[in-house]
Amino acid sequence: MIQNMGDGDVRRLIAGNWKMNGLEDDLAEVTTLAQRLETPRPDNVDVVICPPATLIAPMHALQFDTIGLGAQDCHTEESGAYTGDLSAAMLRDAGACYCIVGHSERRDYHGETDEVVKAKLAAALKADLIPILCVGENLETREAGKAVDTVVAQLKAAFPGAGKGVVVAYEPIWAIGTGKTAGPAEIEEMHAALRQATSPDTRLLYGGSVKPGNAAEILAVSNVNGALVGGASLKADDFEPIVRA
Ligand SMILES: O=C(CO)COP(=O)(O)O
Repeated sequence: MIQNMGDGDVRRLIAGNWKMNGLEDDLAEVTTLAQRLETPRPDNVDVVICPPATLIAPMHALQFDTIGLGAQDCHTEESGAYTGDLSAAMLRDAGACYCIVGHSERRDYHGETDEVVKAKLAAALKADLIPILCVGENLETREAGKAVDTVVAQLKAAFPGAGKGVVVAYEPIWAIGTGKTAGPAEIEEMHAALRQATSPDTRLLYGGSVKPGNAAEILAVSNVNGALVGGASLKADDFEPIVRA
């Protein structure tokens, strides 16, 4: 086993990324989750839901004690002529405390470069949002044996330095929504490299097909301080056991 560097000191975080899923009816799902997390209340883990932006304010209005809110993206600028976009300050205003930046779906479908991701991360910090910086390699890069170098380079291109409260999520692109996960040894190797490139108190999450059945094994890997969960965060029946794992 690679030496565990500081896992014990880092508060865990389980974040759900709803992506483009969720209508007002789905507030019932998150209410069920909040109620279930009340008893017994997991006190060593932060639970965050990142719903579509339209649901941040309605969820905030429900005033859950057990669930924090995050946005899935923000603009680099504070305001201006950017039709359809939302600034970090607006998301904060709506009730978000966290903001995902650099998700591979944004990098792929919206052409976000490392530079854009870096600017979004800075915008999130400026608005007092905790950024969740996503990094991850595609299958070709993994098969070429370049996963660690590629992901660490991605991280370094956007990470503003230790002590800024940034969360980092390692999400291998080939594991997202595919039912495949990286194996414990692959996750351990990557997270050891990310730990080296960040700091002992940076929260390092794993994401990519995390489910109730594999969460405990993944969360037991050295330097894994939590998970970023897509599909399995949409239902309280799936998300609750992941939080409790
Ligand atoms: O992209 C993800 C979370 O941001 C992972 O999604 P899945 O858990 O659906 O694979």
